[in-house]
Amino acid sequence: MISSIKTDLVDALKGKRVWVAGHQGMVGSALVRRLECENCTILTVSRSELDLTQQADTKQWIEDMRPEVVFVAAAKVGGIKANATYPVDFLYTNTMISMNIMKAAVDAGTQKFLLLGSSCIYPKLAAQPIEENALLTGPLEPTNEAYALAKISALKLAQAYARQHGIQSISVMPTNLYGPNDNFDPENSHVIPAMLRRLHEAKMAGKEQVTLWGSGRPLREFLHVDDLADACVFLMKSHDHIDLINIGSGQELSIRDLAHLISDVVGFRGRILFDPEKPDGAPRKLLNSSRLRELGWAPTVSLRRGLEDLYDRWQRDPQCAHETGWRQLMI
Ligand SMILES: NC(=O)C1=CN([C@@H]2O[C@H](COP(=O)(O)OP(=O)(O)OC[C@H]3O[C@@H](n4cnc5c(N)ncnc54)[C@H](OP(=O)(O)O)[C@@H]3O)[C@@H](O)[C@H]2O)C=CC1
Ligand SMILES: C[C@H]1O[C@H](OP(=O)(O)OP(=O)(O)OC[C@H]2O[C@@H](n3cnc4c(=O)[nH]c(N)nc43)[C@H](O)[C@@H]2O)[C@@H](O)[C@@H](O)C1=O
Repeated sequence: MISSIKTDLVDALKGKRVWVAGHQGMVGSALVRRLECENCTILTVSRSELDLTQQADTKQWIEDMRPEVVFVAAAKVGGIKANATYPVDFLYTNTMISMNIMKAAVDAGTQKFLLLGSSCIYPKLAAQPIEENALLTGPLEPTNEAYALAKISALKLAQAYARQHGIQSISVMPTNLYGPNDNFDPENSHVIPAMLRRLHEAKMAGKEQVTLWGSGRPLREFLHVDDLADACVFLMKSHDHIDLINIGSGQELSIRDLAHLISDVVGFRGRILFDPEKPDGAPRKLLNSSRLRELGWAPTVSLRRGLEDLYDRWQRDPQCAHETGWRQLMI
């Protein structure tokens, strides 16, 4: 069931203590940048200070800080290979983080949540473009089943809290994201930072060809993380509760076409080959974002401009990639 309640609040964030969990990540840092334009107090804590898989520590920190609004952007995240290689981490860590945060925050009096889901919660062969009501209508994509199950559990817990205790939450399902603070690890990242890195390194080394993963045929939709953050704040300010809502750009292209676009942005002039032994993942993941459009929000960053900006930032400041965990600097 999909339900939403439009709020008559003038500004759901105004004057509030707002915690962005995962503020050093790509999405969390974009949320902080966007929330700095709002009249609210932003609370943050890094993973080195608080491991959110630890229930007692999480409960204590939340009791001390008393956030009124929580954006849950902390998670174990990675691309197709990381998801397939570390299913325990993706299922266990992500389940613990979202369960610990929601339970402790509700107990401490938090009034409202925004949960970050993902388009991978939908069935592998969902009808395209994927509507919100495709949830749990078919088998998941095997490479990210563990991650998807953790995300589905979190959004179901949010729905349960709404039903049983009247707690407000908004569960957003973004399409594939990219932007500042992305993960540029060559093996564990998503396709955009991985390709930017591979094609840049090939250009610098004067290589004549580069081999990328899979068949090149899968179709993907991409959204800049600043657009995502803006959509999250828009929804938070305009609605009390939304069970599930897609956030996409409508900008879809094949992985092969993405490779050529990134090649052009980077200035790599050699040949692009694909290795079909590597997994393709879902054949197509285009979200139907008409609910969000009807509410009055639309993205502003074109894929080409977003890629040029990311490549430019990365060359000027390699710190725009995380240094922690499995992230590594490119240069
Ligand atoms: N990236 C994408 O394409 C998409 C992302 N999403 C969702 O958006 C959310 C954020 O993703 P994204 O910003 O890309 O991911 P990142 O990996 O960039 O950020 C995740 C953040 O969570 C923190 N974190 C991880 N584990 C813990 C822990 N045990 N305790 C405390 N903090 C922890 C990380 O800390 P540290 O900085 O120390 O590593 C990091 O700051 C996720 O829920 C993801 O599923 C949804 C769709 C697409
Ligand atoms: C956001 C989303 O992200 C993941 O799903 P995915 O969309 O399959 O993500 P991906 O970005 O890793 O790959 C997209 C496509 O690109 C191809 N590809 C080519 N060359 C490289 C390459 O060098 N690296 C990567 N990672 N992919 C490559 C790759 O073979 C695939 O066909 C899930 O983790 C899921 O959990 C999730 O939430």
